[in-house]
Amino acid sequence: MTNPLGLEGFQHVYSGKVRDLYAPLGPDGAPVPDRLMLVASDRISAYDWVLDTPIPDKGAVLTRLSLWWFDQLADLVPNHVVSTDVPAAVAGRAVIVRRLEMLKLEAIARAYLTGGGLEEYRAKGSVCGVPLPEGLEDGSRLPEPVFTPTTKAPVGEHDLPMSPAEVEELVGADVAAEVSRLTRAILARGNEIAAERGILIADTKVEFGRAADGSGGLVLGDEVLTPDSSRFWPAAAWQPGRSQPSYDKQFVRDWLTSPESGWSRSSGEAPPPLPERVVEQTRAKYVEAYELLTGETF
Ligand SMILES: Nc1ncnc(-c2cnn(Cc3cccc(F)c3)c2)c1Cl
Repeated sequence: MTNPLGLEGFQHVYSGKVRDLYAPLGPDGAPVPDRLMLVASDRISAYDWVLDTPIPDKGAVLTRLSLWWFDQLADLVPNHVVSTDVPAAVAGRAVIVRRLEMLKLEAIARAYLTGGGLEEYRAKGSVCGVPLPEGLEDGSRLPEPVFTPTTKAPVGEHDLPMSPAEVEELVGADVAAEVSRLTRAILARGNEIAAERGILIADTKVEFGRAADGSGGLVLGDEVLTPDSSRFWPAAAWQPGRSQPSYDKQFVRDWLTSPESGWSRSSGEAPPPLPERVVEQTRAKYVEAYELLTGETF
């Protein structure tokens, strides 16, 4: 794939649904060994589709939010952030990071039960081998965050739940315990801060790596506590026993499932472009979440 953004001095490494990864090139034209650039696009995904219509400033808002969280969490865990000195084409929505050897697992913690975790609970009364109290419903708050890791499935396949034993087999008992402790602590800290500001973070996915030279401990990579890596719910609308509205994606979901869109999920067809008002409403929710959480003006 050629360099989609035409970023001089960077080699395109990988494109996710809504983010892209680049390797900075050194003066000799070879990739700088221990650096990467993470670029957040304005793309939005819904119902497992990447929509045609971008949400202006989404990439910039989520990048600034993630950087703010890394700072809030710096006493808990070191992170991979190096600088925001990036090319003009991606200014404000890209970060230069230390290249890590990423653990091959999605470190997920849940403070509220929903989605895949709820399905597993309904089937087994537990999630990822952790027994939970009886009588929990969709959206129930858990007594404390639960670590529910999954595999990092290849593109197009589904991530699979991992038992504690499988995590230990993959990374060893000590690292497994540390990943669990840190992931739960990150979500707990996130909810301490967010709940005061009207946002519930139901669950979150973080990624850890180790420095390439093997020195030091775990480093928090990727993005942290954004509405793309986590479920954000408006606290005022929280009502266990039903599906909770999404803080940021509800306008998109409601329009796509309304008769006005002319689309149906079961059709297997790509969703139609979003109307301007839905784009604007969604942009406003990202800006609102950022400003509520950080106290800063976007
Ligand atoms: N510091 C790091 N060192 C090595 N690898 C990574 C890494 C690889 N993949 N991802 C997920 C991802 C982040 C952004 C854009 C994408 F397309 C994919 C993160 C990181 Cl963050």
